Amino acid sequence: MSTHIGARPGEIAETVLLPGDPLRAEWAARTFLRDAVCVNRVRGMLGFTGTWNGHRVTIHGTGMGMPSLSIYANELLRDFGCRTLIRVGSAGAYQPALGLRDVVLAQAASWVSTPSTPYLRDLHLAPIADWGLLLAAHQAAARRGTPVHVGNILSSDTFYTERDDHTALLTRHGVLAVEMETAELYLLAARQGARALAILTISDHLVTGEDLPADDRERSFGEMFEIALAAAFA
Ligand SMILES: O=P(O)(O)O[C@H]1O[C@H](CO)[C@@H](O)[C@H]1O
Ligand SMILES: O=c1cc[nH]c(=O)[nH]1
Repeated sequence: MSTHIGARPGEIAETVLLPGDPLRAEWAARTFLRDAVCVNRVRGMLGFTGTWNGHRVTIHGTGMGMPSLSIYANELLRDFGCRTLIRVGSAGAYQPALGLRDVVLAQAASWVSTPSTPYLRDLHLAPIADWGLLLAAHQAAARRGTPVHVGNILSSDTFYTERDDHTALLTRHGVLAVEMETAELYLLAARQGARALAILTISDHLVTGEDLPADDRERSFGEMFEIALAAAFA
């Protein structure tokens, strides 16, 4: 057990898929894993361990935002020895070429601040995906015939921004989408010598204003889980 994860030693797999939403973790575990067992309920942050094609895998919620993700990723890396962390999340699109339900592989994650900022002081490290996972995810998507967008995203501390000028700036710099966890996940994985990748599904569009209802955000994102599982065990 760790401070925020009630699993016993050995109950968490080395490979963990990390949706922000704990109910998405439950849905994905029931949909994609065999013999899934709930291994964490502390604070309602559900985690499940089962197998996929014979491989042990855990699907665990992170909550919303980098401080929450940081708690779970730190404990998974330090206390449970996890080596591969793949975020499976929703994101808002900045580019006209992206549509609702499109899949994004986050090659890098820009940030204004992260929980690592105080440690890094004046260093602006580029949080990047593990190359092997990124390549494997791209290949898995190609095999499935799922088109993916690969590139830079923004990990924001805010869902509701007062900086309306940011959207135009980010669109102009080719940033694909915004979400709230990946930059810190990539920095923590780099610090601990682990592999990380974020696979995102577009739930709303910052330029056109389109969006998906909450129920869809919880349940209709199966493709990114299938790509994540295939990439993790490639
Ligand atoms: O769908 P999840 O994985 O929670 O990700 C996105 O959705 C939440 C905001 O609605 C933030 O956590 C953001 O990163
Ligand atoms: O953080 C997020 C996630 C989805 N959509 C957004 O606009 N922001």
